[in-house]
This record gives sequence, C-alpha cells and structure tokens, in this order.
Amino acid sequence: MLRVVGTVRASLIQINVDPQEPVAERRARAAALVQEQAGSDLVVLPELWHVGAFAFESFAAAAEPLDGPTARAMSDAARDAGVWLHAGSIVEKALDGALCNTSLVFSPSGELARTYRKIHRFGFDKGEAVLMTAGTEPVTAPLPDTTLGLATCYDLRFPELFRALVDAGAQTFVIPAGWPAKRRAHWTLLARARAVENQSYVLACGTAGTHAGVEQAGHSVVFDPWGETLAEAGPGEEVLTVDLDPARVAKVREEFPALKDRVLGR
Ligand SMILES: O=C(O)CCC(=O)C(=O)O
Repeated sequence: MLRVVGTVRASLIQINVDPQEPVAERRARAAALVQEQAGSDLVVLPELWHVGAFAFESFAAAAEPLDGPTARAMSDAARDAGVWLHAGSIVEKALDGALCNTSLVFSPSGELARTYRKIHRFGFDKGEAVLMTAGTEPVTAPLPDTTLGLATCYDLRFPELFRALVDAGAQTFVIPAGWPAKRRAHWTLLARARAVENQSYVLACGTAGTHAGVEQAGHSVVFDPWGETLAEAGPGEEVLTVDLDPARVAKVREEFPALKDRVLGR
C-alpha cells in the first residue's frame, strides 16, 4: 500500500475471541498479529480481548498487574514491530486488589506510555458494573503526529467524555470495544456521531466471535473528522489498515468551526 508523506498509518486488529482458545494462545496470536503490522505507525487491539468482555466469571482469574503477562507480551510486540500500540484493555489487578478495565498504550520502544481505566462500566447492576472499579480520569496520549483520546466500549454512549478529551487536545479517538452484535447499529451510529460532533478521527476496534453466549458485532470502523467512513470490517477476524491525515482535523475544524460555537460546558 503506497503511503502519502505525513500520514499516520493505523491498523485495527479485530481479533476473534473464542472461549475454546486458551488465553496464552490468544496472547501469542495477538502479539504475532501486531508484529505483522510493522510499517504502520499505530496498531489497535480491542477491549478485554485476552479474556472476553462478557466472560465475567473469568475476570478474577485473568486479572493481572500492569507488568503482567499480557502487558509484557504487548510491550515486546510494540518494540519488535516499532509501532505505537494501543493494546486494547486488560483486567488490571490494581495494587489494592481492585479490578479495572484498563487500556494500555505502548511506545515503539515498548515503554508503557499511557494507561486509561474505563470510566463508564457496563452492566447496570451486573457484570462489569459490579466486578470492576471505575476510572475517574480522561486520558490523552500525544503521538508524534496526532493526539489520541482514549475511551472504551460503553464510554461511546457518553459524549461528555469525548468533549473533555477534545478540550484536552484529542484529535483521534481510539475506542477498543467488545460490542454485542444485537446493538451493532448503535455502535456504528455513535462512533460516527463522536467523529462528526468533535471533528476528530474515530478508530473503533471491536472483537469477532461469540463468548459467554454473546455474539460480538465485529464491524470495526474508522471515520474521518467529517464523518466519512474510511474503512469498515465485516463480522470475522480481520485487520483494517487506513492512512490518517493529521492536517485534516485542523482543516475541518477551521472550515466548519462549530466547536468554537459551544455555549455550555466550556
Ligand atoms: O453499550 C453497549 O451497548 C455495549 C457496551 C459494552 O458491551 C461494554 O462496555 O462492554
């Protein structure tokens, strides 16, 4: 794929989460898939791909610290491929024993550059909402050519988080997810809305397959700051690769300056 100078090449790995595949094997497979994306600038994995976002009964056993086996494998993969890696999220076992749905961003040298603990937990009075502790801080990650705003799955339904990220300088939202197939229409609609209303790129990376009886939506998608679809996956395991033009964010914001007309919440 020929590349225009100055673009950011991003690859989204929509990995299949199959409960029959042992976590260690999926981890090794994810690392190999990341390494295959050498030449990209940014690689993205989905939410809780190691265990499955709906495999609640496995969360405690799969929990690991920030230097645990998944983080180490992802650090090595980022370094070996020489890419920025948003490694999706893991079940983090925090120092006080609490479990958090924590996203990890590694630099091309394998350093853990950012962590983001999912702020809006899904499940109402069940599942993640009772098993996990919520994060409290919006997180951005400045890359050389674009600033990432981090959000995870259910966060997509809360536009105020994305506004906070834009106010903190975000130009490209990265949204790992384990979104269910039965609400796929919401996934695409909300991801596109976040792109249009915030005049930002959206990289929304989900999982494929069925685990804990929940069929996954797949359909990872990339929208540009005007809401145009740059790439969209099908339902199965797939890697999407797109070239982002960082200058396009400033151009759209300048030519159609709606963000400057905000009245509330500034
Ligand atoms: O909001 C939704 O419909 C899905 C959210 C979800 O599955 C999650 O956050 O894990």
